Amino acid sequence: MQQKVVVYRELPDQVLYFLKNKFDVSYFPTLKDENYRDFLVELQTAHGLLGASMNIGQELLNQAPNLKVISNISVGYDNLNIEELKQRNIIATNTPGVLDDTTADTVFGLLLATARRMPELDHYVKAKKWGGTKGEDLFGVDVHHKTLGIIGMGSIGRAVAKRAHFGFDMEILYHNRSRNMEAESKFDATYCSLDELLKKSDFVCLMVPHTPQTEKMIGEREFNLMKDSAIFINGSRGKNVDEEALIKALQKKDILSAGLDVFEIEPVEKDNPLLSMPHVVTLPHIGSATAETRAKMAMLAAENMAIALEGKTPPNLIR
Ligand SMILES: NC(=O)C1=CN([C@@H]2O[C@H](COP(=O)(O)OP(=O)(O)OC[C@H]3O[C@@H](n4cnc5c(N)ncnc54)[C@H](OP(=O)(O)O)[C@@H]3O)[C@@H](O)[C@H]2O)C=CC1
Ligand SMILES: O=CC(=O)O
Repeated sequence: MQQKVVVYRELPDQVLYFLKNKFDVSYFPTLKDENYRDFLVELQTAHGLLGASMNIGQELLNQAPNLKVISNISVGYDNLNIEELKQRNIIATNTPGVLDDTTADTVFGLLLATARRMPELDHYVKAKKWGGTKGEDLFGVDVHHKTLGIIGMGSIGRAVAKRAHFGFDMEILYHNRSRNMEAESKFDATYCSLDELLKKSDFVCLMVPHTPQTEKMIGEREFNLMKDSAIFINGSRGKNVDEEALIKALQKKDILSAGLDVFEIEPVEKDNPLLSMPHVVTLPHIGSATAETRAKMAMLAAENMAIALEGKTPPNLIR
């Protein structure tokens, strides 16, 4: 009997074709209130579940008694309750590596856009306010030759460091739990404590996974340690930051501004004060979202699923 895979994300045609060649596929390109019951019915007989960012814990797993593999189309896997999966002998996979450059492009773009106030200035021009001389009120701050502090010098952190070092002559500081020799030798990055990084950096870029240890790791104390002129960039997860403390730090001008791809609650709530701060640049958690990279991620997720359901160890097993 063919094994069954439930897909809850829109997939490129070739990826769907690949899966349909091997499995009985139940396809939910979007999940809404109207089709959620159908999804749960399909889950009852599913061996594999493939998609991105759905919170998967006890409640959902109780609806999936035959499930053997969960394949995430993302590198982050904070949507999965790994302990619960282990207890049920369900394995999980993610899609590291293929999105590093694309996500780093987004993060660096966010950094540039925030420093040079691009969205604000775009609105200024389109609102037909561009008259005579451009005064200091429109000036941004330089990125080149400044100090960039990267918290989380992993695959994406290093891709950000590469851009900063080779493209912008930036000095790079970083903080991890352990040293990263590749970043030190290739990008001249200097390892330092979190506090030292926060005190010395002109730009602070957060690129750690969301774990119990990183939850709200940047809060009031950390914003107070940053320079008043610092720009904070979060390309990781919103929950790694105490968002209330970020809002206060911006309001009190403890830091200059922020560029955010991620928020504590997503989609971001409509009354979030960050949305009414013109100097804060916001994106809708879109770091890896180019057509090319999303296709690569989806194919990698499908391959992980296929290998795992064959009973072999998939390349991107989450341990
Ligand atoms: N905005 C977006 O669209 C995207 C966001 N992401 C997010 O980015 C995260 C990072 O991805 P990626 O670079 O591939 O992951 P990696 O695992 O390659 O890198 C994570 C880095 O974080 C460090 N780290 C982990 N825990 C801590 C800690 N407690 N304190 C300090 N440093 C820590 C690790 O070093 P060490 O182990 O030595 O501490 C490592 O260098 C993902 O988990 C995801 O949440 C990813 C893709 C797209
Ligand atoms: O947020 C995206 C991811 O891949 O993780």
